[in-house]
Amino acid sequence: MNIKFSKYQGTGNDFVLIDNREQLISPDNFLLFEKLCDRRFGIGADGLMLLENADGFDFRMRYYNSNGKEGSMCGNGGRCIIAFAHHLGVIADKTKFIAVDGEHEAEVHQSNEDIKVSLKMIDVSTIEFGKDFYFLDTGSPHLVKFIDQHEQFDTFTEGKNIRYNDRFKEVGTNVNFVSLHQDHIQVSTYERGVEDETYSCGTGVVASAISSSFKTNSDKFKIKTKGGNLEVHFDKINEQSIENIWLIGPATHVFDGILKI
Ligand SMILES: N[C@H](CCC[C@H](N)C(=O)O)C(=O)O
Repeated sequence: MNIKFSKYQGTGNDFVLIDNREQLISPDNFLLFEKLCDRRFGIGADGLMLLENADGFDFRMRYYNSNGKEGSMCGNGGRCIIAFAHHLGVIADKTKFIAVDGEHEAEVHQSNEDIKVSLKMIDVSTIEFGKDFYFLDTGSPHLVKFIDQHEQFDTFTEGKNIRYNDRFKEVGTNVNFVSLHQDHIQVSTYERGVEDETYSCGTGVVASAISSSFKTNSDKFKIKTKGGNLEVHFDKINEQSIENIWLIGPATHVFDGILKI
């Protein structure tokens, strides 16, 4: 069977996208997803998404980490699947879709070939204020730690130590390191399911912006990641309740190909 796929990236977080509206691929084909994400034996990606039909919504987003297993919400992936749905003609400039963490709305802003997507994330209702970290769920679980500067900071080793500590080793967590700067914050992320540092993580950047708001009192952030720039804004209702959270940034089509399976 020949199946078309597309490769997208959002600030360097890269994904394989497959239009599965005709259900040609089983959503449980985890071995195939792992193989396709492999950077030596497959296409190579941090994750894979299936775009499927869903009653009452424009589409369903199914997200898998590069280990082939279904992951929790992916913010950069969310922006990429919206650009993909836009290219396929499944959506126009505004959309409502369903993902593993619930309903999302989004808007596509297109100028020439560049696509920028504003994606509304789920509300955040529980934030753990640890001794030297924050822990919150922005669709995916994220631990956030502040560091003085990123230069020579080893995100992979430090992130992996936390992800595999006694508390997290079983279910895992994503781990973000944030440094505060005059007009932006810088974020680096170790991602569970990829088990590596990625160039950017959308839900991680949202968790980092919310955590930074407890230090700076702002509700609007410019964020630098290894793979590019993002913006986040939200309404802080109180210390445990953040609503109207938007993640804004590019979603770029890289290439198309044919899978022979
Ligand atoms: N890269 C994603 C996060 C994927 C979450 C995944 N690593 C998990 O914990 O299942 C993002 O842009 O938000």
